[in-house]
Amino acid sequence: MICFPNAKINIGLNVINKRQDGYHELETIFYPVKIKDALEIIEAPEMKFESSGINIPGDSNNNLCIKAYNLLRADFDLPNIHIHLHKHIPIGAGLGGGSSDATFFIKLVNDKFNLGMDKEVMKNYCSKLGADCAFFLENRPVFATGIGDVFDEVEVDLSGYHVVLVKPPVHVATAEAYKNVVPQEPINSLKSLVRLPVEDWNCNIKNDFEPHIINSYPQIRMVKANMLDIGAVFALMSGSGSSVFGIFNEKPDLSKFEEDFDVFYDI
Ligand SMILES: C[C@](O)(CO)[C@H](O)COP(=O)(O)OP(=O)(O)OC[C@H]1O[C@@H](n2ccc(N)nc2=O)[C@H](O)[C@@H]1O
Ligand SMILES: Nc1ncnc2c1ncn2[C@@H]1O[C@H](COP(=O)(O)OP(=O)(O)OP(=O)(O)O)[C@@H](O)[C@H]1O
Repeated sequence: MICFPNAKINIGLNVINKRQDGYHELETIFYPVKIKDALEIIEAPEMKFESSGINIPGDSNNNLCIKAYNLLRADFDLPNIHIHLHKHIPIGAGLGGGSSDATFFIKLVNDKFNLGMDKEVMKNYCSKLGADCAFFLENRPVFATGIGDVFDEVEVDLSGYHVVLVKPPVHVATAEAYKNVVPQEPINSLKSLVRLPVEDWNCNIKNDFEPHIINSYPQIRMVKANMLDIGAVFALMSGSGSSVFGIFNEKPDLSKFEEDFDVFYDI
């Protein structure tokens, strides 16, 4: 059985405060995009995990798919499986790729082995794997609060625009991004700001990680400046970086971006 975990972008991100357990409360709009991995599981005599596509740094035993499998196996009678992950979503990019793989893995195992888990039960497993994971259960635009795991309906539709994403060859670790942010209560909630016309977002919608991350990584600053130069009505770093998305009225000329930058049209 196969599935195609997709990425997300964050349309704005306010880091509000730091909890006692070290996690941060935030508000953000999660918006699903079409950049996808491929994830397949097959029943097999022995456990095996393999990946292709983009190299995933670190020990494969720490892959979120394996972690999800181990969590489920503690509670359900699961057979051995072969897991194949074809990685296409850039890593260390603020696109939630690993979180999406984990959540899609849980949904896939639930379907393949008829585990009968409902969304609430799956959400409980998601919360053990990463703050971003629960979003991918419903996978539709939401206003998120808490640590990124409490959701409210929001009306955002970018289907009439060209949305472009560029990732410079820079890997930003999420924990590092949180360590250097100064939490603050926003003057206006993103939930109301996102109702403004997209043309007004540049002056109003921000990402609290962006100032310190673009100071540390000039290539990210350059990507954002180039997006605005070539006509983006709005451009912002996604999540903890390093990718930047731009929203355009017309299909832009992206030849400005260097060859070793990942460029995705109409995400
Ligand atoms: C930056 C975002 O992508 C925005 O959507 C997310 O908040 C990150 O979510 P994630 O990658 O699922 O994060 P996790 O894997 O749970 O946590 C990685 C590390 O980020 C920090 N972290 C994460 C989420 C959060 N709300 N507060 C935090 O402080 C913690 O130091 C944690 O050890
Ligand atoms: N299935 C997976 N896909 C990608 N990375 C994974 C996966 N499983 C575990 N990882 C580990 O997670 C790290 C990347 O996570 P990190 O949080 O830095 O960035 P991200 O995936 O771009 O997401 P985000 O910043 O939006 O949470 C990788 O370096 C890798 O070691």
